Amino acid sequence: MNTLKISFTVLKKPTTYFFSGNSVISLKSLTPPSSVKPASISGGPRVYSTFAGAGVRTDFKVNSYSNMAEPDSDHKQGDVAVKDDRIARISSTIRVIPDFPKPGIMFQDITTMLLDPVAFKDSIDLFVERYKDKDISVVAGVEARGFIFGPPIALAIGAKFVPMRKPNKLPGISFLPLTSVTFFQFNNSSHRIICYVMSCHVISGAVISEEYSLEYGSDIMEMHVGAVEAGERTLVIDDLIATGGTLVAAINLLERVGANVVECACVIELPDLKGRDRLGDKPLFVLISST
Ligand SMILES: O=P(O)(O)OC[C@H]1O[C@H](OP(=O)(O)OP(=O)(O)O)[C@H](O)[C@@H]1O
Ligand SMILES: Nc1ncnc2[nH]cnc12
Repeated sequence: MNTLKISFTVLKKPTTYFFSGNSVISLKSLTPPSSVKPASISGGPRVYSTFAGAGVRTDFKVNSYSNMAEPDSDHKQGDVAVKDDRIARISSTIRVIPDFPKPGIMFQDITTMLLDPVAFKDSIDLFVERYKDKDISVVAGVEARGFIFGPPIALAIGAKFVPMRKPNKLPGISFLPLTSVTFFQFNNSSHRIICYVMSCHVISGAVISEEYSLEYGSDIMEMHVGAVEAGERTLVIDDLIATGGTLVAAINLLERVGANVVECACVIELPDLKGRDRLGDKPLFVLISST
């Protein structure tokens, strides 16, 4: 039996919340099922956890899903994977933490899904099944949780993985003086600037940036120039779409270097925040829609 040690202190009373899948249920009205063991916190409250191999729970609300993604329907809007037994298990392993990281935010925590190898593998398989024959050469994953789902998908479909990172994380040592001298000596003035910029990108690992807003703040995303070539068919992957600001920033970065963003894919969509609308006509595929 797997249990969870909870290391945060938001639960002030031992009987406040029971976390399970996408539901938060008051323990006052709930008797823990026999498969659930209390996780003890020394000197603190006792809370109960399921998931991580405890099996698919049926005693809580499972998200509702809309139309099934057609296997051959490239670029179909509004796609949510349904009619698949794997979705229920994936959904049941996602934990919701109220008021994290700010009051009022219901944080969808996929780390509990990672504790269940079956659910984690199922989520990867669902994406791979959708993208394996789509001629995708780039999987771009958004830091941090897009780094969890992106690489196994990229490996399975034979694509390269490109990290879309938080600011000042991508190495980008500048060789500007060297390249400057080289091209000033060997190029006439009309070509000088173009060659100069191109050489800096390749040699120094130059990055381009986009600022964006989130459900709970703002951030900057960066990408290495040269990681993606113009025209490459690209999939953008992240764990979750809320307001859509993150995916829009990723799309903008990729399109600035000429990539063809074929689709965005997430495990979870929060449809109330209407992030899908901000993507315009860019297709979005999700496994779970959480209202
Ligand atoms: O649709 P949006 O409103 O843009 O929000 C979605 C983004 O928010 C979360 O990441 P977060 O920025 O919290 O970063 P983290 O993964 O590094 O914690 C999530 O993993 C998405 O990347
Ligand atoms: N409610 C939420 N849960 C997890 N990640 C998020 N990113 C933005 N909103 C989020």
